Order: sequence, then structure tokens, then C-alpha cells
Amino acid sequence: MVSAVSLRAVDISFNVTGKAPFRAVANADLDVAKGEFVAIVGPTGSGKSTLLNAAAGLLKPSAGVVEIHGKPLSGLNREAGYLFQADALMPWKTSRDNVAIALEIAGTPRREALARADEWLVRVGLRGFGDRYPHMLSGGQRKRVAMAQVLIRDPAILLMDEPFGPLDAQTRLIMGDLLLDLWQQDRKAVMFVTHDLEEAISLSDRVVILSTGPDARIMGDFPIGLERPRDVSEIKLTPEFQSLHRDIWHILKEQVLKAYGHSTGMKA
Ligand SMILES: Nc1ncnc2c1ncn2[C@@H]1O[C@H](COP(=O)(O)OP(=O)(O)OP(=O)(O)O)[C@@H](O)[C@H]1O
Repeated sequence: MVSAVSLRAVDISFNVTGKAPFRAVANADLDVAKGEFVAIVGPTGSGKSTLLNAAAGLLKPSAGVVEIHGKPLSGLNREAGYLFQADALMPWKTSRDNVAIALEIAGTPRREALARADEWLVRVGLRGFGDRYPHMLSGGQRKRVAMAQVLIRDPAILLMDEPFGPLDAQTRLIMGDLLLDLWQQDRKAVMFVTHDLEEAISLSDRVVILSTGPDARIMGDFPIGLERPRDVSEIKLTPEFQSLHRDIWHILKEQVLKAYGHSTGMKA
């Protein structure tokens, strides 16, 4: 079957003035199937965002190919919705308008866009919050608006870069449950970047590990067979979760220590 996202032998290098190009990611092969939820974890600076940006079409690989549903990607990946750590809400627009605008710029008439925005605000648990401006919302509520803004366009692929990073631990769990609820309804292909191994295991079908950069490689690919639907706080208490966590952490820890050694000049 054709993958939703496919990276083949992808290298990504950055030009740094006065120095040799910096190869952040080397020879990455990664397939994300339609409907599959894949988490990417790795030490800081290992190239997680870089890989995601290549799948988004924001970065062009220096070698290798990115394919989206079997077709080589050139320019922006228009089949993907992108959710960053910092949300992209417009402070001068209400929640309702912030969500509706995603449809309006694609040509949907305003009245219809507003009606669908209202439906989406309900789906993300924000009934009655449509008239609030972003500064009148909590961090978790803003994140819900941002999710509605991305999902209302019904992208086939979701690219998420530490989307819950700035939230407190409890709100992260609640947002994880909301994300899984929505994902369960129509199973988009998801690439989810996170530092947090527990979050990665509790949400995904597969956890992919990146090694310490430069020349970061995909050095682990773990299927997560935990049953669905999942409750992200409950699932962590199961022996299956704990055993997966132990196995993956065993590999990841070495890379995290290496990255720490690089940044401090100490050997891991
Ligand atoms: N525009 C750029 N120019 C030069 N180097 C870059 C550029 N963007 C990223 N890098 C380097 O590429 C490497 C990978 O960066 P990336 O942001 O993908 O890592 P990450 O794993 O997402 O990190 P973190 O977990 O800290 O967010 C890092 O060493 C970074 O310094």
C-alpha cells in the first residue's frame, strides 16, 4: 500500500556561513502509513523538527526524496495540517473567526465557514467560547482552538511539532486524550514530534528514535501494540506500557547522554 508520507534516503544539510555544510539528518528512511500515528523522539538537536519540516515541504532534502501518497513532494505539502509548539492564532480575531479563517482562505463562504467553526469549537470542547479572543483563553483552550483551526480543513496528514510542549502536565494529558478521540474518528496519518517518551508511547502506533546529531540517523523503530481506544493517563499504569518504556528508554538514554556530552564537551 502507498504510504501517506515516505522519506527515502533523506539527507538534510544546512549552510552555515564560513563553515562546511552542517548535515543534521543522514540517510533517513521513514514510512508513515495512511491512518498511522507515528511519534518521533530523540535528544535535543537530533533533527526531529528538521524531519518534520522536510515532510511539510518547508525544507528541501539535500539528498533523497520525500513522497506524499506516492508522489514526490515539491513545494509545500498541501495535504498536511501543521501544528507547532507556538500556536498560530491571530490575536485580533475571536476563536470562531480564527477557526473559520482556515476555510475562508480556501474559498468557503463566510457564513458556512462560521457555522462549521462553531461545530469544530464544540468538538474540541469549547462550546460557548467562540466570541473570546486568544488572550481571554487559557493555554490549553488556545491549543484547542489551534487544533480546530487545523482539523477543520480535514488534512489527510497531521504534522505536529511538540504541540503540547508549553502546557502543564495535566493539561498535556487532557489534550492527548482529545487528540486521540479526534484521531480515532477518522484516522489521519500523524507525525508527532516530542521530547517526552511517555507521551510518544501513550499516543502512537510506532515510536521512531533519532540518534544524536549531526548526521542523526533513525536508530530505532518500535511498534506500540497497546490496545485502543486508550486513556493516556491510565495506559501508563499497565505492565505493557512500562515494559515498552523500559525497552525504548534503554536505547534513547544512550543518545540523550551523548547529546549532553556534545553540548558540555563531556563524554557520555
Ligand atoms: N536553519 C538552520 N541552520 C543551521 N543549522 C540548523 C538550522 N536548523 C536546524 N539546524 C541544526 O540542525 C540540528 C537539528 O535541529 P532540529 O531543530 O531539527 O532538532 P530537534 O531534534 O527538533 O531539537 P529540539 O528537540 O531541541 O527541538 C540542530 O543541530 C540544529 O542546530
